[in-house]
Amino acid sequence: MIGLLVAVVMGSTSDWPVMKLAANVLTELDIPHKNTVISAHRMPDELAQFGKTARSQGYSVIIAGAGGAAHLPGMLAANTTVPVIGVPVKTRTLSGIDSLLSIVQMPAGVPVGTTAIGDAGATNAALYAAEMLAITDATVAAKLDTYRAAQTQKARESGASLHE
Ligand SMILES: Nc1c(C(=O)O)ncn1[C@@H]1O[C@H](COP(=O)(O)O)[C@@H](O)[C@H]1O
Repeated sequence: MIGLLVAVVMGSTSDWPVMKLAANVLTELDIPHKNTVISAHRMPDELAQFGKTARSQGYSVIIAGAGGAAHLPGMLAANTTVPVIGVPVKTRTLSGIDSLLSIVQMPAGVPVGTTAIGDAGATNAALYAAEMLAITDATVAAKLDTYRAAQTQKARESGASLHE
């Protein structure tokens, strides 16, 4: 699986409780990934450098999570054509609506695929990244099938427990 690397980027370590859910799914699927803090606002030079070198560093997909004025995913996308999946992190003040609106409404020409707010978004970002990789990697496709089957089994069992 050489060359299939996912970047999990976040604006702050305070996003880690959410973004680690993405990292955990990637680990479960055996997908190599690297977790990094880069802030468009606080580290603009590093952000541009990361974006511009993302493809040559071997990244196939970037998952970028941020909260509030969440410009990180969009600014990464501005600096690379590696696909960027944006995760709106939930905020205390505006419940993540601020993050969502900051990420979702990109101008035509610079795409960011935006997930739901928070935990489900981070989980789905990793699964969506895996689905992209699975287009050309049968091993990842098989792992996704196993993941889905386990999820279905768990849902069936939880439903059955109501009848006990
Ligand atoms: N939205 C951004 C960006 C950015 O978009 O560049 N950099 C940090 N942040 C966000 O600020 C929030 C508070 O960060 P701190 O907890 O470090 O103060 C985090 O959710 C982070 O993603």
